[in-house]
Amino acid sequence: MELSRSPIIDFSHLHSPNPETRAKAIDQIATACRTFGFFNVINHGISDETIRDAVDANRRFEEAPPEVKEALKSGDVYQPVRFGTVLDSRGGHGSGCGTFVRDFLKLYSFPLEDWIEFWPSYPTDYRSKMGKYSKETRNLSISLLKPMLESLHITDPSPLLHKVTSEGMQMMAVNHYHTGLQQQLSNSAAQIGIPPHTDHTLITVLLQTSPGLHVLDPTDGNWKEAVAPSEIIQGGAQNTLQVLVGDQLEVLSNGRYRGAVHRVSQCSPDNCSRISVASLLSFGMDEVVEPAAVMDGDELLKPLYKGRSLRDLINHLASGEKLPFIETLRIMG
Ligand SMILES: O=C(O)CCC(=O)C(=O)O
Ligand SMILES: [Fe+2]
Repeated sequence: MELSRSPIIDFSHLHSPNPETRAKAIDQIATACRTFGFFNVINHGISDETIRDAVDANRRFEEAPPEVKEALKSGDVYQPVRFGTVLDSRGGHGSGCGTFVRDFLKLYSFPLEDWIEFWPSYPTDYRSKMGKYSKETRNLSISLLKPMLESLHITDPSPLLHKVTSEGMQMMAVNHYHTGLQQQLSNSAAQIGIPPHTDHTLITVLLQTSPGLHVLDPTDGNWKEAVAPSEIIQGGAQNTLQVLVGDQLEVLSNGRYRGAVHRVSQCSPDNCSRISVASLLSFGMDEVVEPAAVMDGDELLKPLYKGRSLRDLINHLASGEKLPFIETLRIMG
């Protein structure tokens, strides 16, 4: 089943000289973020070639000699660059939980020059191809964040944006779902995929080599295919990217935008092997993220979330705690 009214945002409208076109695009973004925490983006300015190169670099990395992958292997969540086959059983987001397996490559990517030397050196053009994609998706994320903050009527968004652009974290997370994983599994109950979760980001820009991303539709509580192929063809897009609201934006918006609960639970013969590249934009590691000041008439809206940093989240994950991090932040009543 496809997401009802799967939202498609034409990024070029945000730069339209016509203020009405721009205002309408911002309104569409705000509606999508409030309703699903998710939208597709077309005409985003990232060329087909850059996208093809990013996919190609990761496809070839899959075929890297075992020692290349071995050198990057780590189960330590604090490592800035690591590769591994992950058994993931995060729970707490309603139906569809269980144990899921995937190959995973995490790359810290901002400032790029600080991290790129730790990235895979196989294939030889991995760093240049993924470096380009990483920079362009970071710019896209920031360009999307601006109208998002604008539509939230945050009292003073400039310092927030400055913090993100100067000190914000960016990570690339490459996921590879393939049938080879099934053979490695001693846990036969595990499925290929990623369990229901929200991202811990401000926003995530996602590239998929084939459909597979499911989003929980809050309007009826059912899982839906995030990308409605029929609508994307109508949009005339070549390389549609997906944008997900993460926990930090949910907190910053005091719950007016919702973090998208999403999963990948299929690896059918025709979509295996599937690769996704998530470009994850967050505040800096030690920045305490809390609801931004918003006036309701003369009064400040009451904060509904506790302030926490990305480091707090990583400590939460490392502790083995199964409760989703966002649920530890919500202030009840
Ligand atoms: O593979 C996908 O489409 C989703 C990946 C994802 O949710 C993530 O990396 O956080
Ligand atoms: Fe995700």
